[in-house]
Amino acid sequence: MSRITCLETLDAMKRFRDSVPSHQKVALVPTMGALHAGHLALVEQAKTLAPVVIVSIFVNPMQFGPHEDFEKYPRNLENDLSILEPYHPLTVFAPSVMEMYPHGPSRTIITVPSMTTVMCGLGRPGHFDGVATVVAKLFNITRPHMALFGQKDAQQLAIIKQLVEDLNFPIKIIGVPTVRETSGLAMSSRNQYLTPSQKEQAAFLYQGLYAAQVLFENGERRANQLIHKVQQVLQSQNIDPEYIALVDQRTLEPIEVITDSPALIALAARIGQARLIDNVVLVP
Ligand SMILES: Nc1ncnc2c1ncn2[C@@H]1O[C@H](COP(=O)(O)OP(=O)(O)OP(=O)(O)O)[C@@H](O)[C@H]1O
Ligand SMILES: CC(C)(CO)[C@@H](O)C(=O)[O-]
Ligand code: BAL
Repeated sequence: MSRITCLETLDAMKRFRDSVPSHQKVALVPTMGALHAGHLALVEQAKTLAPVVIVSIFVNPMQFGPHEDFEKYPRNLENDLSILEPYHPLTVFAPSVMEMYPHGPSRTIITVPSMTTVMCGLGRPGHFDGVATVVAKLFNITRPHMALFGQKDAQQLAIIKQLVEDLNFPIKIIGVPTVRETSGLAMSSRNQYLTPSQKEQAAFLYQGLYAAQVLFENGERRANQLIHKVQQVLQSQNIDPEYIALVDQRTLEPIEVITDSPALIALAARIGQARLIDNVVLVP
């Protein structure tokens, strides 16, 4: 039996949130569950920043395309609560789809044009509108002072920072570095879809990005050369990426030559049943 409080309704969350004294900071960690060490890094950081930490667990149907893995996405709330047990006191918000979308998919959609239609937005049309919309709902429902997101989902992080700035949410967005397996593979709930040999192959996604990072650290600033380095490593493993992009970390605009602002080299690739993403930040 977990000591973690798990709230499943908007009413229960409202009562909880109203009970938090106004001088206490509240941190939100939005997740889709199937928790792993990457999520726990977010929770750990949240615990150092705020006395009240809310972890939301909600597999959001609005961010899945019609042929994507919404149905088979791993769900195990009991296991997630036991993984969170060492972080007590902590509040989990795990609403049902009916609770979040009682009238069907939200009729109001939040979109961040230009940032939502590039990179992963090309292969997953509508995905980031679903993310932005549910994150805005979660912000209004939980009223946090800060929210933590993983750098692994770099495009999502950039979009949410933009959303918060543009819509004046009084919430500080904190990015947390990517947690990796010893092989370099970024931890991800979808790694559960991989066989052991596919997991070994997937580790080359990071090997490719790392090779580009080394090239960058040795002075290379041209996007085509940096992208080519990643391509070479992926080709050596017969990985055909959906995209490899070099973009400005904040605006996600493509960069030809890195000059003075941080860039992201990011990719997506399908390995077996899993569509995986990864990136590294290149700071000039
Ligand atoms: N390896 C990781 N390191 C740091 N943060 C992570 C990592 N994996 C996920 N996160 C962050 O955890 C939050 C919740 O992500 P989510 O529940 O979708 O997990 P996920 O492992 O990214 O799942 P998926 O396989 O669906 O991509 C997001 O902010 C995400 O960026
Ligand atoms: C931010 C998020 C919880 C919104 O559903 C999801 O996209 C995720 O887990 O990264
Ligand atoms: N972490 C991203 C959530 C998704 O792929 O739907």
